[in-house]
Amino acid sequence: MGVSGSGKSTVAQMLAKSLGCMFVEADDFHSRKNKEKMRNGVPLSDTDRFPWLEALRDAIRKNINDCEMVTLTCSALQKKYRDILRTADQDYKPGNYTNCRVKFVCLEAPVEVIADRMKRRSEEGMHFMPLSLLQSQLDLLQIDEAEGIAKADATMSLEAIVDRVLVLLRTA
Ligand SMILES: Nc1ncnc2c1ncn2[C@@H]1O[C@H](COP(=O)(O)OP(=O)(O)O)[C@@H](O)[C@H]1O
Ligand SMILES: O=C(O)[C@H](O)[C@@H](O)[C@H](O)[C@H](O)COP(=O)(O)O
Repeated sequence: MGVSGSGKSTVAQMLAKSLGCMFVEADDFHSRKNKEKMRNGVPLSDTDRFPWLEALRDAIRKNINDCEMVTLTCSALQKKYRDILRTADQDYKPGNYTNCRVKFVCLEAPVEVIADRMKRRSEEGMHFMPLSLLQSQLDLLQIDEAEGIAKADATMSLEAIVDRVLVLLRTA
């Protein structure tokens, strides 16, 4: 999890390779309408987000039910969004974060680093998310202490981040 440009897709793909598991890219689950909205610089509303998050939850659940690991990218900026993803684990009891099989790692970097990455990515025509939406992402990002979400320094090399996430997941 983390704001756009923090490195979720790149890290989660490498992590999946390292764990030998499937990788699910949340951007692939957006409707055309959602992507068009973001491309036009309009942040999604919760009405836009909920069906997307439910589809992601179902994708995670399918893997959990098959006893498979999966890495998934999702900004998951607010607790209410993460709570939807947590229910992929059908044994999850609300608030019992420690036992939930859905684990989050938040990628964190200074705003200038993220802005630079987003700018480069959209200039290369690689992504629908414009730099103008970064502030709305930062405004939404909120983590409750009680969730115990692990955080990783996203300014490190990609290899160092993946190693760090593997350690964090072992103790999560
Ligand atoms: N640790 C890193 N060091 C250098 N560049 C990175 C790092 N993480 C991501 N990037 C680059 O930043 C851009 C955004 O990364 P991406 O994985 O698409 O982020 P997100 O999925 O969070 O939006 C990409 O061009 C990616 O190559
Ligand atoms: O990787 C990214 O750049 C972001 O994750 C982005 O693609 C994501 O789909 C949006 O952030 C929409 O979701 P929110 O508005 O809920 O962050």
